[in-house]
Amino acid sequence: MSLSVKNLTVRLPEGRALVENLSFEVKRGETLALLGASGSGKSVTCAAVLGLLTRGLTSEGDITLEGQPVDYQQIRGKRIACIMQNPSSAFNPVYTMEQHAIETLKATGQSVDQKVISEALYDAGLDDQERVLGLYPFQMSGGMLQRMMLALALMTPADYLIADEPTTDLDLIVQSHILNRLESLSQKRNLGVLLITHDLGVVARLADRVAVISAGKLVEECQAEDLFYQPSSDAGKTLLAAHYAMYNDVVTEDTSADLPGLRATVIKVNPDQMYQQEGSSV
Ligand SMILES: Nc1ncnc2c1ncn2[C@@H]1O[C@H](COP(=O)(O)OP(=O)(O)OP(=O)(O)O)[C@@H](O)[C@H]1O
Repeated sequence: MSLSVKNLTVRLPEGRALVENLSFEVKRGETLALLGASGSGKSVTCAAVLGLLTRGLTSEGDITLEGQPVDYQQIRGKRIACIMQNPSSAFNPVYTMEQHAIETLKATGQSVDQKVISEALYDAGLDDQERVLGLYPFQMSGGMLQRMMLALALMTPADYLIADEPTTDLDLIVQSHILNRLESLSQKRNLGVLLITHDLGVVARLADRVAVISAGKLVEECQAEDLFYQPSSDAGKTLLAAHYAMYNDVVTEDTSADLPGLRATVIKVNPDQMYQQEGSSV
C-alpha cells in the first residue's frame, strides 16, 4: 500500500536534468517529507508525480500506486489529493466556496452530498460553515483559504495527499493550526502524505521519514528524528544549521506539548555542540 517513485528524472527541452534518478516511497499512514533548499527540485518532483509538469519539461521513471502504474486522469483528486502553497492563486475568483466544493465532488465522480461537505469543513477546522460556503476567495484570509484547500482535498476519496509547502506565507499561529490538522487527519484517515518543505520545523512537527534532495538528487533518506541528531548529507547539515541559526533560542528538550507549532522542534541536543560536531556552516 504505497505511492512509489523510482528513478524519476525530469529534463528541460535541451536535455539538462532538473531532477535526476530520484526514488522514494510513501506508505499509507505515514508522512514522508521531501526536504530541500529553494531551487533543489521539490516542486518539479511534486508536479511530475501528479503528471502536472509545465510544457517543455519531460519525465522518465516509474511512478506506481499500490503496485500499478499511475493513470493521471484516474488518480488526480480521486486517489491522490493535493494542497499547494499560495492558496490565493488556487481558487477560481468568481466561484464561492460552495461552488468549489460542488465542483470538487463532481470532478471526483461523487454526488453532491452536504454531509460530505460539512464533515470535510469540520475536519479542516472551518467553523461557521454556512458563512464560509457563501464566501468568495477574496473575502477570505490566507489561513482560511489554506484550510479550505485542505477541506476540498478531504472531500475527495483520495488516500494519499501531496502537500507542497502547505504553511508557507502563513503566520505562525495559523501554521500551527494547519499542521495540527494535517497530523490528526493523516491519522484519522490513514493517509499517505508527501510533504514538500524546506522547513525543518515542519519536518519535526509532522514527518515520520525524510528524503533530502539537493540539486535534483536524493542525498539522504532517514527517519525524521535521525536528521536532527545525525544528518549525513551536506544539504541536511546546512538546512539544520540554518534552522538553528533562525531559532537560536530553540529548546534543548522535547517541549512540543508546551509549544505547539513550528518552534517546537523536537531537539534534544545542544545546537552549539551540533555545530561543532557536524562542522555545519551557515
Ligand atoms: N518550467 C521550468 N523551466 C525551466 N526551469 C525550471 C522550470 N521549473 C523549474 N525550473 C528550475 O528547476 C529548479 C527546481 O525548481 P523547483 O521549483 O522544483 O525548486 P523548489 O525546490 O521547489 O524551490 P522552492 O522551495 O523555492 O519552491 C530551479 O532551478 C528552477 O529554476
